[in-house]
Amino acid sequence: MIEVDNIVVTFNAGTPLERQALRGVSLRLEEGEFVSVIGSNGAGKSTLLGAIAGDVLPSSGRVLLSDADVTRVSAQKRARYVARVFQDPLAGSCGNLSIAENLALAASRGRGRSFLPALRHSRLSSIRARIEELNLKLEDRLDQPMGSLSGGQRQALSLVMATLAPSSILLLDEHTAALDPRNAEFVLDLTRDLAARFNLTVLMVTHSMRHALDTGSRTVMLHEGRILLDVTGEKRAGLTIEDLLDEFRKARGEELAEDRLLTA
Ligand SMILES: Nc1ncnc2c1ncn2[C@@H]1O[C@H](COP(=O)(O)OP(=O)(O)OP(=O)(O)O)[C@@H](O)[C@H]1O
Repeated sequence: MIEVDNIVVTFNAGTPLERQALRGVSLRLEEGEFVSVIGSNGAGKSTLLGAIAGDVLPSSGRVLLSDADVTRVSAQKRARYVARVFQDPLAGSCGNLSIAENLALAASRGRGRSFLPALRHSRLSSIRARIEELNLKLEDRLDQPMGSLSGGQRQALSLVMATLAPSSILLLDEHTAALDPRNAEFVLDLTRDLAARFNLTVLMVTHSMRHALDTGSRTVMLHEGRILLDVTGEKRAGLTIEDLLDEFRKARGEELAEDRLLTA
């Protein structure tokens, strides 16, 4: 479960560069809920994920994970409960280490242990089994360097790595945006599969309006640090990409031709 309660995030407070990235955002995700977040450039999407992960400290408001107030808990401590995957396929893993070493490190995330014990045979077998089960076709390449994989394979493994530790919260920051359409669909299918298998609570930021409407069970739209739209159920099922664009046009009072949001 994730709850952000009226959080305000201000960068460079008190300077000419002051910027209020979140202006009182409240959002609650129940355990196992999968929510897609869409919003124009600079809307505050990454800041919201950062506030949940503990990278960004809100100037007011609270962040709760599994009903515990973690507002002042460090990102390192929250890593036990929160996994993240970023846009850059290179961001979540180490190219010089083998695939197995990366996976073992991920499995011990948030426990503050050395990865060497994590490479025990039993742990490796369970990791291999997970890779096989997900049909990633990488189980015979576990000794190869992570850097030898394609961007799509590496992002698929980043996602698997995010689900190896016993965390139940997954934060996805445009994790398919840097992939070609075929790999993006593959990674998105894997995301749905892993979320369902492990009953993960997922907050997925995307610039694709289609993904925002057809992934997960709820769509939240952020605009200039505020939630503009929060839809689920029949209301969401009836929404089209054009409806989403209309909402943005109403909010911005202009066309969105130049915005990356226009990704179909
Ligand atoms: N570390 C920072 N220091 C100063 N300003 C920041 C910082 N991080 C974000 N901002 C500003 O806060 C606002 C929200 O940024 P954020 O990255 O959360 O938006 P976003 O919705 O993720 O945008 P995009 O889709 O372009 O990635 C922007 O105006 C951004 O410039």
